[in-house]
Amino acid sequence: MVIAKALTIAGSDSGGGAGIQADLKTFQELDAYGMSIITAVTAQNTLGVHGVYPIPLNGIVEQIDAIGKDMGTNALKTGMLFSSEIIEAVSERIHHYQWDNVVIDPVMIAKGGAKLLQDEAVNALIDTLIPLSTVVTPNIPEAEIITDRKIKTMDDRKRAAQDIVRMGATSVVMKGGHGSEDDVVDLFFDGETFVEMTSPRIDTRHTHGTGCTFSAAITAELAKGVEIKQAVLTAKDFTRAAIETELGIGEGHGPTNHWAYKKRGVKSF
Ligand SMILES: Nc1ncnc2c1ncn2[C@@H]1O[C@H](COP(=O)(O)OP(=O)(O)O)[C@@H](O)[C@H]1O
Ligand SMILES: Cc1ncc(COP(=O)(O)OP(=O)(O)O)c(N)n1
Repeated sequence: MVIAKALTIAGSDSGGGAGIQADLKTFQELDAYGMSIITAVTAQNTLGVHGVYPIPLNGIVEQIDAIGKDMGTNALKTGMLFSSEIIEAVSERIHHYQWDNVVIDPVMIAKGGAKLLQDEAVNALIDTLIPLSTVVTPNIPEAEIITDRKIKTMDDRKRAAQDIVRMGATSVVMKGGHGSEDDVVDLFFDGETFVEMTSPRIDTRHTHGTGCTFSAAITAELAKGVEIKQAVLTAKDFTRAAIETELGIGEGHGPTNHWAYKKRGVKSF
């Protein structure tokens, strides 16, 4: 049996809806072998982020080397990286091990408003990590910060996606969850062609961790050898299934249902 190995380099969410926990659940459901490098621990639940505790840099590098020197990976994603020091060390190690299939989820602010990336770290993200990426998966507010553009229209989204490819990304998916239109449009751009991936907006407050789940699903598919556009379509389908089915956990923005995609049977998007 060929094992598809998938690695997440991200923060821990004690509530299990986002971060490392969402990533590993997604890898498992999509039949990839999950491995994790923890960059920070958050005290978090459905009501918000109550504390952020970055892991010392040498502890992060040791975790990466533990994987790099022995197990390797077929694909990886980054999530919460918190500081420019962490971004620079992670970028250097990805380069050192010549890992490809690199999914960069430029996590900046949790839905409740807590900062998961320091302001001064955006330049390090642009200079060191984006050039290593197979795909970058910003939501609209993150794309605005990365490109220093206001994004209102679909044309604005397209211009911002082009900017991110010019920064060195191979491709971009700009997620459309942050909006109020009847449909959610995730815009994929591979440097040549734009694809608008459209689905009905689900009316729910339980969308905690959707971005992490989406980027983890892309990573699992890339690890299995699926090409990038199909990996993104499957990730959208996986995330939509997870949002559609209420788990009813917690008093605030609850986690999505990572079991849903397999339970309902795989349906092509
Ligand atoms: N209410 C919703 N209905 C349907 N799909 C959604 C909804 N909210 C988010 N999504 C999907 O979840 C994925 C993650 O998007 P988004 O929530 O924008 O990311 P983030 O969590 O990084 O802000 C995308 O595929 C997006 O289309
Ligand atoms: C530890 C950790 N990492 C990332 C996030 C952000 O996750 P995201 O998928 O963008 O979902 P929301 O938090 O915005 O609902 C997080 N919260 N915690």
